[in-house]
Amino acid sequence: MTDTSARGGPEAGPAALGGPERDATGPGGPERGAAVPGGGPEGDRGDKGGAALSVRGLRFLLGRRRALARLVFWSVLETGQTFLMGYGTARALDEGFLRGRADTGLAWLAVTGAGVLIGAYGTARIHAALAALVEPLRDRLVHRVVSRGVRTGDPGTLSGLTQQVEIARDTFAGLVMVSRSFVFTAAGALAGLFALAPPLLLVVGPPLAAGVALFALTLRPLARRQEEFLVADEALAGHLGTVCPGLRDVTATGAEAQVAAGTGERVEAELRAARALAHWGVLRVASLTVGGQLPIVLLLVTAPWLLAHGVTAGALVGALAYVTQSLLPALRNLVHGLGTSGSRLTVVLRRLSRTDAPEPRHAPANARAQGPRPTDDTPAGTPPSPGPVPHQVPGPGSIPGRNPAPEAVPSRGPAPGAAPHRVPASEAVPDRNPAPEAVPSRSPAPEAVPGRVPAPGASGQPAPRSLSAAAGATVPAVELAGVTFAYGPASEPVVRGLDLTVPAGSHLAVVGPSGVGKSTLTALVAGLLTPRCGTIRVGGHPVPGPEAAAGRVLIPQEAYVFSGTLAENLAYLRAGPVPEEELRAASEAVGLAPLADRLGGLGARVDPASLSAGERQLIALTRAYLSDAPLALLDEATCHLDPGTEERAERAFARRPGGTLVVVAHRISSARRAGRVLVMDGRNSAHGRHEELMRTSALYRDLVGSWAPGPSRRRSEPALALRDADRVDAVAGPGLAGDGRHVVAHRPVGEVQASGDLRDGGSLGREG
Ligand SMILES: Nc1ncnc2c1ncn2[C@@H]1O[C@H](COP(=O)(O)OP(=O)(O)OP(=O)(O)O)[C@@H](O)[C@H]1O
Repeated sequence: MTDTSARGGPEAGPAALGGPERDATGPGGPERGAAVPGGGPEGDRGDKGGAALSVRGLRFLLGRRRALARLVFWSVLETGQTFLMGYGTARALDEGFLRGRADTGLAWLAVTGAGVLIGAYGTARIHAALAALVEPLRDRLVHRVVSRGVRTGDPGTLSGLTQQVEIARDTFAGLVMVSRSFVFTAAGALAGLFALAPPLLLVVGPPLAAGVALFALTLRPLARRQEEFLVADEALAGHLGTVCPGLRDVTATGAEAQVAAGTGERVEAELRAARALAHWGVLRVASLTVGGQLPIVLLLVTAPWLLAHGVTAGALVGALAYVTQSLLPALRNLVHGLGTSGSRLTVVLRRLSRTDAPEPRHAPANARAQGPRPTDDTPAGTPPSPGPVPHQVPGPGSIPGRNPAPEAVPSRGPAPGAAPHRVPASEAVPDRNPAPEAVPSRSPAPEAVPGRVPAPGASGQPAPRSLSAAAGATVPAVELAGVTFAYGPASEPVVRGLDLTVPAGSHLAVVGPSGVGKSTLTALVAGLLTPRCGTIRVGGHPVPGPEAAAGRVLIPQEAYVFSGTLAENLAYLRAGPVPEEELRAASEAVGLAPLADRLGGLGARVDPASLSAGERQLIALTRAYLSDAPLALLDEATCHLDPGTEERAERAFARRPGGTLVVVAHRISSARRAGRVLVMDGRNSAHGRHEELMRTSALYRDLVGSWAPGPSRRRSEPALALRDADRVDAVAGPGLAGDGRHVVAHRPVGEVQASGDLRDGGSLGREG
């Protein structure tokens, strides 16, 4: 839970301090809305809340008079120690050492030392008395928090809140100690100054009073600034905790600019809060200077006048001892302790009070307009974190047993920090994604305005909206020139000197044996990895770079679905609101519609853990389909779909006007659908049409055969090979591949049935 604000009713804290719950102001009462940065009416309500907190705190203290009396009693011993510190020193000088009576001087020093010992005993007893005051507060808070935890049945929240109770107790104890110490130390020192020589009070008293008054004046604004800073700090920490685990996917989905903007806002907010705090902090330092250091200067400056008015040298030294050894440290502790711990206690108490009025557990359907969207690493059912996070991208691995963490998926893209050539998202994309309108559309269908759904086509199929190509029709969607990449400086390159051009609007299938580097290639094109040498361009823009990032969407094998509505999941990669008809049309096109109906429509909430891997892939595919990126990189993103659903999804991507599709294929049918196929084989990668490669690439023939189930065989040793046959219409069933003139079977076939009808990229034929 990202708990960053101090909103909500403060009743738990004050009520806990002030007595029974009936004292509490109900939710929505005037005390709600404390600590809202920027002040205003909310801030005023926060002030009222703070006042109520003080009143109830006072009531709490008055209800524990015996503990207070014990505290006062033992504190008086501390006062005595302070008194003796200056007074004993003065007497030791005036009556002892300055008169040549060392024994008298030593006796006074011994008295002073005894005072220290007695004071130390008093301090020890103070801690026991303090427990009697603080523990009831803790018990009361724990009782309230646990009662609510039991009612709401949320153990996670409960554990977080009990931790905050401990913070409240410690902070409260610290506050009591600091304030008490200042009051009794000041009393001892002032009494000592008066006893030594009343004129000393005239010199020390006024600046001390002025310093304390200045501090008192800064207390409330400073506490509010401190609170705002804490809130901003926690907001940033919470945001980074969400974003950092998903950096790979932030880059993969081209959301660097949005995430960077969201993070930047939080950094700026924290900077503003820190500046405001620093400005008020200057006044705090001033109060310390006036109250604690100015008296020292005044004592020195007025020394001749004081000595002329009957103040002895010993009294002067005693006064300096009071100021430097007692008043200044006590004031410093008060200023730092009360300022910091006081606001922390206020924040914690208000936060504890929020359990009475839990935030809605789910974001509304139009969560985009209302702020941040939940992310994949947000536990199911967790409300979105507060603050504007326009484009958070799902982080991996959040759904136990469903969405595996990246490091759990071998040979996908590298885990964050694992890849030596990884591009930090912040470096990769400094700017926001360019607006789609800013670049010329490759398929300027008049009705196909980016972000709007055109009328369904005549075929009855929903016509996809037109995507903007990055730099016009003549610019290839992807260009690789001499690209070499290795995962480590001493490692063998996975990709060697690869040249590849993927024309805009085309469909490329990437195939190759396991571990040959297919995912690595998609990661390179997506800008997740940086080549050792060579250049990569997407839509004419260099990779990595903001324009290139905006121009592609990478859908990995692990599909990320977050707990939110289906509509929120689908519209996630779009910069603005997506009309419902467009969501429906995309669902229909990709093949999600039946699942959407089963789930209860676009507004239905999605529970990622209850979806199958294939269902999650369908959602992720539709989300990518709806994105503005012209280039879709599908890295085995359909591996959990049945062949029919896979075909429908791939064809939908291939039909996106202006869209280019690169698919890491895991089925022959997928490769057959593509206009071009890249066969990766280390140095000897081949690129061409399916039929061409069937003739020229033994590896491709082998792969095509191995995609079919059957008994093991030696590589490149087909069970049946008809080459340049006069007429072979039937191309392939499982275990068969070929075209009109070439058929290769990789397992024994009984009979090849001739037919001219090719379905599903060559699925016709007799299964042997
Ligand atoms: N983060 C990494 N660090 C080091 N080596 C890696 C990393 N990711 C992948 N590799 C290695 O790079 C090679 C290519 O991996 P890649 O995942 O690109 O292959 P692939 O062709 O996609 O495999 P598959 O078809 O099994 O998914 C493999 O040898 C793999 O072990």
